[in-house]
Amino acid sequence: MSAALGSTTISVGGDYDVVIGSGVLGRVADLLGADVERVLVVHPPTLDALSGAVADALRDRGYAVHPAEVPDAEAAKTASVAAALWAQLGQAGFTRTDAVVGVGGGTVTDLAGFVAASWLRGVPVVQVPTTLLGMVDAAVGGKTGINTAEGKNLVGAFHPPAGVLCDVDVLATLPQADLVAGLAEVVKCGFIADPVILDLVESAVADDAGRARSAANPHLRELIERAVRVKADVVAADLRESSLREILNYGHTFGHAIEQVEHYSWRHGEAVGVGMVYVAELARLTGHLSGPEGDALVDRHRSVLESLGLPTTYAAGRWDELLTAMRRDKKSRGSTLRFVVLDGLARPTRLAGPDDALLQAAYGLVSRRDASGAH
Ligand SMILES: NC(=O)c1ccc[n+]([C@@H]2O[C@H](COP(=O)([O-])OP(=O)(O)OC[C@H]3O[C@@H](n4cnc5c(N)ncnc54)[C@H](O)[C@@H]3O)[C@@H](O)[C@H]2O)c1
Ligand SMILES: O=C(O)C(=O)C[C@@H](O)[C@H](O)[C@H](O)COP(=O)(O)O
Ligand SMILES: [Zn+2]
Repeated sequence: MSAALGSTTISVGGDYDVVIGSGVLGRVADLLGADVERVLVVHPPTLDALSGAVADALRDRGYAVHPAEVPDAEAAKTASVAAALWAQLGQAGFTRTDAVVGVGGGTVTDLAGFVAASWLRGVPVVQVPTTLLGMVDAAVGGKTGINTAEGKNLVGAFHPPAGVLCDVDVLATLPQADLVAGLAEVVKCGFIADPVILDLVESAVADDAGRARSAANPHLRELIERAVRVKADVVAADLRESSLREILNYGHTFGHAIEQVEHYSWRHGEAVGVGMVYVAELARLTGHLSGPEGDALVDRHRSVLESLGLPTTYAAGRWDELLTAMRRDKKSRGSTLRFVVLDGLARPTRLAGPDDALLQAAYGLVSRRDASGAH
């Protein structure tokens, strides 16, 4: 790791850098290779000004910029949107020495990364995440993808970016609910690997809960850097998720199922928050967490997430749909469901093939009786 001029650079296994700083947006061209001529700048309609600034910085350095507006949020992650971008790349004559830049939240960086992974079987992508979730998670690590009618992220590729540029100033305009959803993935890193993250979140909440849930959180920069370090260390060791990388999926088996059942009306981070409480309860039911310490750790899941305003319950009466969605989780092996659970704080392990009765009992412990999916 290195720090210069107010920015921090975290190397991902020596392969590429994640630059985190204030006022760094103009440095985007530094992350592109010298051979690049054309750049596709993928962005949602909500970020015209921001992506325009990125495009200007690229034009100033002599690149031919091709702006590509895509639908907002999860609607961007579809085969038809990817196909429209492939058409644009083909018509503009993009070669293997040209590049894609994703400017937006995790939905945009997942899409842009996937289009870069698949165009000519792989061209460089530079990610410019503009949400907290994008900075700490989606833009880092090379998991790219789109959804299909059958589920979340079912089509994709591992395609590490050439670089990631996180300008924390852009978080000032992010709606609070999206900032808080990003904090769910930060908290995830706290439970699986770096408990100092949990201490920092809890101390920010104790000082001023409203501020803790905003871009003015006094620990935000440190939280971003710590979460990026957790992710960078894991993906540097296991890019293709043969084993260790699965820990980054903590809370996602149940979380992705909620997203799908709710037709993506829930934010990803919100669903993952409930998913983490679900696996914490499942860990207790299966004896991975036990005794007063285990109880305290399960309680800490609820308390830290609720203190940020994140949901920790989900509607009752949806078990069959949730189970069908969970079976499509990428950690499944044949008909065996697999979960990341904790043996203790920052001690992740795997739980394979728990009894259906226990899976359903854990659902009972996170379900709300009013049966509405609203949160
Ligand atoms: N590839 C990975 O490793 C990985 C990791 C985590 C999540 N994800 C994926 O990321 C997606 C969620 O990402 P997200 O939470 O960033 O959601 P998102 O991309 O939908 O962005 C959330 C909202 O914020 C708006 N927005 C973005 N930046 C803004 C800014 N600076 N100011 C104002 N508004 C802004 C967007 O227009 C959007 O409406 C999910 O699809 C999830 O599956 C991928
Ligand atoms: O980087 C990873 O690996 C993760 O699992 C990070 C998750 O936060 C992220 O939501 C990821 O997109 C989930 O991947 P999937 O393989 O379950 O689709
Ligand atoms: Zn996630």
